[in-house]
Amino acid sequence: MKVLVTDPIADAGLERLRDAGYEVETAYDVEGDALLDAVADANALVVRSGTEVTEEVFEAAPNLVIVGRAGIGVDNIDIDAATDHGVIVANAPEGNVRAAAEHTVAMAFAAARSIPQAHARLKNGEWAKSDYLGTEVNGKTLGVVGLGRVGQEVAKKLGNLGMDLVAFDPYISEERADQLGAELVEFETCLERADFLTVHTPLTPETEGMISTDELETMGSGYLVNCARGGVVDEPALAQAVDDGVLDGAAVDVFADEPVDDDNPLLAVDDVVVTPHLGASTSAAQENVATSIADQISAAFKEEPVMNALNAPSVDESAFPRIRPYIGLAETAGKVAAQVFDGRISEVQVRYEGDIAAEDIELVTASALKGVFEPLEWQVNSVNAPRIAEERGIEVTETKTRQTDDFQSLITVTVGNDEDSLGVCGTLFAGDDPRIVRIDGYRVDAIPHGHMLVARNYDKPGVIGLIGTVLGDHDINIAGMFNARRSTNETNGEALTVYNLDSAVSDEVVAELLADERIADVKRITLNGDE
Ligand SMILES: NC(=O)c1ccc[n+]([C@@H]2O[C@H](COP(=O)([O-])OP(=O)(O)OC[C@H]3O[C@@H](n4cnc5c(N)ncnc54)[C@H](O)[C@@H]3O)[C@@H](O)[C@H]2O)c1
Ligand SMILES: O=C(O)[C@H](O)COP(=O)(O)O
Repeated sequence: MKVLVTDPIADAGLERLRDAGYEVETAYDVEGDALLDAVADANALVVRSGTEVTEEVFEAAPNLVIVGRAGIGVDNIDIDAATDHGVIVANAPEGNVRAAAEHTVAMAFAAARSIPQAHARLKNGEWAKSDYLGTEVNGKTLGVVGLGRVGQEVAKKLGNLGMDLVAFDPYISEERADQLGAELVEFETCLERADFLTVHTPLTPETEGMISTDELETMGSGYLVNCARGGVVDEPALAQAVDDGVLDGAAVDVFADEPVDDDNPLLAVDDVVVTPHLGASTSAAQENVATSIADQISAAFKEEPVMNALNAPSVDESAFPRIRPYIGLAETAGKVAAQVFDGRISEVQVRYEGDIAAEDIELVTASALKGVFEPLEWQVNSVNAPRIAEERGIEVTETKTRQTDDFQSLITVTVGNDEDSLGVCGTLFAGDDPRIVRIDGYRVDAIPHGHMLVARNYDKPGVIGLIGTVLGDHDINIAGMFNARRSTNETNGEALTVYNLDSAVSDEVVAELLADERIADVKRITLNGDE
């Protein structure tokens, strides 16, 4: 497996990937065609904020399994395109929170005490003591826009330094804000009351430009700190507001276009303190995020849950061992159902009975959908299967019951449309040995593996012999067989026979079987060897 790393990450992360046996290629700062070339044979891509991961990148990388963001912000990654291409996007949302919060506090002080400006002048031989009269944070109000991980950490730190806290975050609970001693307020109130306003939202269509001329005028005075994302604060408007004295100063670590151009208006205003996106740049933070991403890449390669996947069903690590065998079982049941069903599939129902019904089954359902869609030759995996269902108007339902008659756990995948449907039930014997135990209501006991044949035949003497002879004539060995009547007492009715075969069945064999009027239908099923 090859991991391409296009932004610098800590050695600890690179080493962890190499120790896991992966080929690691670093190609820092590649862009355009060079990036498309570099990613062509990559199975994983590791980025920070410096690489734009666009739809084109996914198109150029047919073997890509995961994009790992060694950090928090994923606004540089087209997650929709990733999902369409079945690629997991995962970030490291915790490893640099403290670093980002500390940098925010440092930037607030830098602006309030004009540290960089005074520093530069002193280095230049000027003792400009009387030019600087700073502002204390103690007793002032901090307004936090976006009270998530970093916002909360900043609130704690500056709260401990004597600031009153107000916050605007429509998605956070009053309880959480209370615990931090912060008052949740409306956006406008937050702007009005803040002496220091600090921004900690992601960049989204909703937050882009959320602080511009009007909002800065509502603040009226004080300091604005943006260590979240460029684009949330309108840069020309902020530069103007500080230059005009509407604000006392600002501190900015992140910019709409990075690296910034020389003519960025924020660079021209003396009371705007700037750093080149350094919030996460501590050795501890970099080690944390790089090793977290390395671990998640390993998990993705091993088809284990990816802890911080943003576009794939995730499973609690402790629950995964219980769910793992059902993932393959659901996929198999889905594959069998899709291959035995005649007709267009517009509905998929996944029913969980018994112990499995108590688990978090989001990933299992995604695998069932993968199984249903794969025989239709759609490019599918459990990342994009739910999206494919949605886009194609296929209704997906999940039902659960803890009760089950015969099995400890049973998964039924039913595919159908308005007119017809067909269900396939699977279970695990001895905890991990998969069995198909019902097909379209017939009780069977089939080992789902390799090449299979499902025949519907009239329950008449000689039919099974005939099928055996035709297969034998074509040199197809029968590895196993199970014959079932719809009801045990019914004679001369319809029966269903499942064959495990050592090789594939050709069209010619199917035609030969169907030529006998006692055989109503024959379906070929192909499963992977390991199912
Ligand atoms: N400068 C750096 O180097 C650096 C380092 C780390 C994080 N960051 C950035 O900081 C930001 C916050 O990171 P985080 O880990 O705290 O993220 P988070 O997801 O934990 O928190 C973001 C918060 O913003 C809130 N939010 C979303 N939309 C909002 C809106 N319209 N108005 C108000 N609040 C809104 C969310 O509810 C959430 O509570 C991200 O943009 C991240 O990329 C920058
Ligand atoms: O979102 C983040 O994690 C920070 O902005 C850090 O970005 P970086 O990894 O490019 O420094």
